[in-house]
Amino acid sequence: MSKNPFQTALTTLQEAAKMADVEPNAIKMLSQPKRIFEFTIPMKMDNGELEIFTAYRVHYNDALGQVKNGLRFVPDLDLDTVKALGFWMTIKHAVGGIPAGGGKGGVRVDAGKLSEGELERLSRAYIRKLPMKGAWVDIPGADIGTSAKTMAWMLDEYEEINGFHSPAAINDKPAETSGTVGSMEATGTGAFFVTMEAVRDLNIPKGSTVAIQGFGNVGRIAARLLHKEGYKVVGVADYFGGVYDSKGIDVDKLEEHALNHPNRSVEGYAGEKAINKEEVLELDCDILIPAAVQSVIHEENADKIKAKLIMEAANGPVTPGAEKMLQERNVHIVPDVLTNCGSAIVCSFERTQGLTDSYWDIATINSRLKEQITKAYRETMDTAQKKETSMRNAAWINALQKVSKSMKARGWI
Ligand SMILES: NC(=O)c1ccc[n+]([C@@H]2O[C@H](COP(=O)([O-])OP(=O)(O)OC[C@H]3O[C@@H](n4cnc5c(N)ncnc54)[C@H](O)[C@@H]3O)[C@@H](O)[C@H]2O)c1
Repeated sequence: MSKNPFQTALTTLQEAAKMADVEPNAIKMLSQPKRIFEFTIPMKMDNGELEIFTAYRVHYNDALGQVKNGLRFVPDLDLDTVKALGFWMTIKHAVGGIPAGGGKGGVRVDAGKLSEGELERLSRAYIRKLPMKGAWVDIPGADIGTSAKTMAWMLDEYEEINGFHSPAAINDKPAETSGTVGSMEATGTGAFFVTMEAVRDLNIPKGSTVAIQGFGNVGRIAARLLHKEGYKVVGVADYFGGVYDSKGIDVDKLEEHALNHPNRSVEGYAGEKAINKEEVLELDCDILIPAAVQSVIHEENADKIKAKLIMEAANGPVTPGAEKMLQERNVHIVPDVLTNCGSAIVCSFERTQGLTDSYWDIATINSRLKEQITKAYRETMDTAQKKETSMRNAAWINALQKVSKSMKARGWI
């Protein structure tokens, strides 16, 4: 398979199109982005030298609503990556029942090497130079290399340009600057709600065992909620190391340990035995949650996976070859576009709060997140059962049908 991320996305689209029964023109439209912006940002650095940065924004498809999603400030950003990510967001929004299209963008820059002042000037310049933006067109949010801080600068710049407040124009702002509470926890919380649905369908009772790879924003929150719900977290590992305990790990204590570790790692936590990031995947457990990086479950380790249920909290943790092997053993996989769409859902709540100037408490955020992500799970499961196919295929079928119906109604196809 091509290493070009956009070619990979198109291959996936062609495969999904075969099952989804949507008309060829829908696939033709979805094979190209609606708009691409590529521009340069010349900027005087602190040392007086002029640097010229390349910036992108892709509005991949906006049939379901204004585009939204992240900006990456990373040194290896290229247009094909941005196009591919915009495409994935189009699908994820459709799966999550989010009234938004898919967008992505960023700047080719090593954000870690910028001074605070340079980062602020670059963030503000990006928004100044972006041709189309705003709550009803395109809402940029944070991604790798950007954060709540950069998004607050962008919001401020946008409001200065326009001369009025517009809190719904930028996502992932700090809660105190008309952002939303719960955005940092949204993906882990959403993954927990989806897991609760899956365990009910598969009759995996409380007290069953869980292994988690990755203990960052997503894995840590999922571990905390599953532990609180009465599931036994027996193994956790991250990049630096991990721990196994057949009696169950006290996740509160593990969080405290990680907080005090120089790399925020679970490495060195006292349990039955130390394990590494590969061993955690092969533990004897009922539920496995890969919540770190892509392609960790592949053809070389798929036959060693013992879990009955894999919740894809990370993006693309199971390779297609491994998925085939796991399906033959009836291992149930809940795909990434569904399991980790919680942050996309809460981002859309952030926009709604900004548009209505009414800000919700965490209980409201979580109850609406639960309602929406559970509905997305049920829709996916219904399609999987009706079409006798996997949850991944079902999620794609539903997404392609939603987007193509809207394109049809709009007269695009
Ligand atoms: N944060 C979100 O809202 C969000 C939304 C959708 C998808 N995701 C995906 O979820 C995954 C985790 O995101 P996060 O926000 O928790 O990231 P994070 O940076 O907060 O944490 C990543 C964790 O994974 C571990 N890790 C890194 N490389 C590893 C490796 N090779 N093997 C094992 N462990 C490794 C790190 O040590 C850390 O514990 C990523 O794939 C991300 O793309 C995150």
